[in-house]
Amino acid sequence: MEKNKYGKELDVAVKVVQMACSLCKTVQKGLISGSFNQVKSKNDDSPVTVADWSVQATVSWMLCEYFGSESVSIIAEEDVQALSEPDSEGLLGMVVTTVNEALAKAPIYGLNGPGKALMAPQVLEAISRCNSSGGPVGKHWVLDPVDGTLGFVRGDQYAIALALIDDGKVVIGILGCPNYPLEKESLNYHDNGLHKFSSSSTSEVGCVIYTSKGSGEAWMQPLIHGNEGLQGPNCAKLIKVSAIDDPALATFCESVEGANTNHSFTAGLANGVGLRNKPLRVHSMVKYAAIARGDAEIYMKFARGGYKEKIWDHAAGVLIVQEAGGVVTDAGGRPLNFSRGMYLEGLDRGIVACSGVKLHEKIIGAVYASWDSSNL
Ligand SMILES: Nc1ncnc2c1ncn2[C@@H]1O[C@H](COP(=O)(O)OS(=O)(=O)O)[C@@H](OP(=O)(O)O)[C@H]1O
Ligand SMILES: [Mg+2]
Repeated sequence: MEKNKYGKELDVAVKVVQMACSLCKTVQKGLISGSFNQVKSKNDDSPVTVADWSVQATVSWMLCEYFGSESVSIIAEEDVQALSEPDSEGLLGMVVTTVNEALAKAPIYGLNGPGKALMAPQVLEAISRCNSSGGPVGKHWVLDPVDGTLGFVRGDQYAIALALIDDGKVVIGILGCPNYPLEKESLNYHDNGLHKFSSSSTSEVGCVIYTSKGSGEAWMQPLIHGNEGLQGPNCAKLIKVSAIDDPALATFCESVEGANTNHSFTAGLANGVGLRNKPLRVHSMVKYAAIARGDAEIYMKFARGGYKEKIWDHAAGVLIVQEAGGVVTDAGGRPLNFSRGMYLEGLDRGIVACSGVKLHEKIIGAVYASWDSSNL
């Protein structure tokens, strides 16, 4: 693939995700201190916050600005339903303020913001235009404005995930991980016995990880603070998957919540292939980032009964792991299909991402050996 085919898209998208990370850090701080206390529940009872809508509006506005509102197609997680309810005026006001504060900082990131502040109808329009249904033809942006919202409201790990699909293939992937420590040493064991990222770490936190298809490279950029731009310590570093291929030395990651993946099934698989380390339970697509960066070797997700995985929960992370040298398939060993709309249609049982072929083959083999007795 031509190396710079998506160069402009990648350049703009990385900067937009940097902006979104800064926005989320501000909102998360406010949530924890109590000044941003509005968390809503969606129909499926999952939480949604000022940050989810604000990131979606900001990214949507920027992509339209740079790639033309007529032609940009965006598939994203949030809609404006809860935000448009009669008792949501205060919430909408917070979203409008948050979006305008973020857009006003665009020049820090080398981007052009709007000439004047957006009004509520423009913000609602920016959010609701992300309702593309995607598909096998043309370019579609895929956005999860705050992936791992539960982690976000807990002051823990979350991610901003943006990908570009072109004719059904993911061609660029960006993961903003505002709370992910830059140094691996910041991984440690918490009191509950699970292998988890330390939130009390003194190491610098926050990065944006990105790649483009066929480059064979994935990059990690620290978050941009203030006016320092991307000079000096903010230069991006190449990242690579772990070289460990011995299951006895490998670590696997999975969802924190047992409602999102079957912990007892993955524990059985882990035992079956000879994994000895405790699982690294982390909210959000930071799990893909952990594999791409070599902090863990295996990520497994086996959703319960009939749940259909959404493309925005995987697109960016899958490409980043692949370009960093890893392997990602469904549990039948087949590639994930991002060309069939908002769902990963045809997904066989679950998702398995590994740092290398050897571990991947072992996990897929273990799935075949134990599936029939799993009740999944
Ligand atoms: N029932 C069910 N089964 C499987 N997956 C589900 C389910 N419900 C939700 N989701 C999706 O899972 C996303 C969160 O996954 P995580 O791995 O981050 O979960 S966890 O917070 O660590 O438990 C989460 O993403 P966000 O909504 O962006 O947080 C959902 O898209
Ligand atoms: Mg998500």
